[in-house]
Amino acid sequence: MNNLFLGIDCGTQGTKALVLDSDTGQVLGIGSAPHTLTQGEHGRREQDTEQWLNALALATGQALAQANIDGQHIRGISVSGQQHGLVLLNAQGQVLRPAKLWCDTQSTPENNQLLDWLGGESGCLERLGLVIAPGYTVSKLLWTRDHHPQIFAQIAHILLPHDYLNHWLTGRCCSEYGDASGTGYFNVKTRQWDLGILRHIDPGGRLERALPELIESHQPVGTLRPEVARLLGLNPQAVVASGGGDNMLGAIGTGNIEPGIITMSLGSSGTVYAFDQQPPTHPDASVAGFCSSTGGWLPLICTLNLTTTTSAVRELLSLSLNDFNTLAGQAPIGAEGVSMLPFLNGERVPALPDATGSIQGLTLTTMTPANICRAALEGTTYGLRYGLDLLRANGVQSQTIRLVGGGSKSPLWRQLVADIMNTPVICTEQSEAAALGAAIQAAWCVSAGKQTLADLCQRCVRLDPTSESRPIAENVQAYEQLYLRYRQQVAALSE
Ligand SMILES: Nc1ncnc2c1ncn2[C@@H]1O[C@H](COP(=O)(O)OP(=O)(O)O)[C@@H](O)[C@H]1O
Ligand SMILES: O=C(CO)[C@@H](O)[C@H](O)COP(=O)(O)O
Repeated sequence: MNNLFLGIDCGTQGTKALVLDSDTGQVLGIGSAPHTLTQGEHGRREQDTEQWLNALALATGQALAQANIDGQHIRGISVSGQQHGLVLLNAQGQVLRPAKLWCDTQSTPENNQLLDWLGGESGCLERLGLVIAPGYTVSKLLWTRDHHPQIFAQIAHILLPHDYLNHWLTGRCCSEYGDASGTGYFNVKTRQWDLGILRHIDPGGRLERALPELIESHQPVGTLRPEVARLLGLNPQAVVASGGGDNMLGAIGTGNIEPGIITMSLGSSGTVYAFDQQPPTHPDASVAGFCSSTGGWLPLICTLNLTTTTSAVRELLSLSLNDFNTLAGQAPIGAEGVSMLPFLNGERVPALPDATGSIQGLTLTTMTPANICRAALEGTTYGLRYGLDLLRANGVQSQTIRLVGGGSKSPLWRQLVADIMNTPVICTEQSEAAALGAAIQAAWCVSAGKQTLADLCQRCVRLDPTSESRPIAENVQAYEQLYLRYRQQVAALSE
């Protein structure tokens, strides 16, 4: 029997699981199960953690069935998770409230308070190596203290989404450097928790005591709890690797473990990132200098409005995914003057946490579903161009973009990205890059130094030449003008 590994990605819209044969590099089976999102006033975006467990079990069962593999043969498991979410446990290990997610902007005022205390953007950058943004975990802790003091008083463990799933799998609380980078109480330069910030929020020391132990990406968390192994039909001896943030494991799943490669993810969030051997030295405040899960750094920009926005438009117009893509493809570039600022969720990059979305340029003849669908695709993609410009201004270079995430399955969107970024785009064979990265990490962990990550990536990450999209000169020119207008609109919102 070959070496088989299970990679799991707990994303915003669903959990994905895949079975990887690390000897051949082949993905043998995949599964997925959806999540629901609780959306409320003032930017509240939360998820019930119970559904993550159910979705993990469902997706795992599907992946094993598709691979036609007995779960007893799985040697290792690794979990990737949406970053920044806050899961609070009491001393009995029970979840105290729904998880506040990466896209929750309800604690923006608390983020501003903490940023002031840290000495503004420059003080924060100096201290932590990055600038905390709305959505990062730290402001959620201050928000919990001030809005739910009774819950705050019971906190015994502070976990990120993937840490929580690891705890459920193994019974152990720990965290890995890459995902820890997005908490806002972690120093990305020294790779240590910043206890002073937690003491500022809670001088009594409860938060400090609730911190998980830090481990490295190649280290194991443990083995499966017997009851979880039985539930999932897996071998209780299977090793659970550290797992990590979805972007860090997406980097592994796209082979982005050395300088010169850019990964762009069209998931619920839009992200663009590139590996670096050094932490960014003078980054723009919007560039997050997270640690990678491969011993380096992963300067990253993240937009809060990507497929969440296109899905919202689809639902508004009662369109299937296929119909949405077909209609968007029928509209011309620039959607006959209809444009969308997609900030339904506020926005992180550009930094407009309080912004709202809007559609401009509608007339009796241009207000068509096709133009509105196209404007949603274009508007969300301009946000990624804005982010890519920031990364490039910080020295990131690449000739090609590796495109992943749900939206990368659309040929129309791939061409749009190539034209708007004026850069060739190629997909990896496996669009679930974070789940693949997780499975590769599990193989790396179990091999205990016998296999290098580079060798594993070489064997398991495959580019799909049929997906390649090259920029088309006249489209690039048209989009430059349209993007300029987007920047002017964003500048007006920032005033
Ligand atoms: N063929 C497609 N064309 C356009 N969008 C797609 C396509 N397939 C999936 N998507 C979008 O991708 C989203 C899911 O992306 P995914 O990367 O799985 O998100 P997450 O990891 O945040 O849960 C879906 O909600 C859908 O909007
Ligand atoms: O907040 C960030 C990155 O900083 C997001 O990228 C989250 O990690 C959510 O990921 P997806 O659900 O879009 O995969």
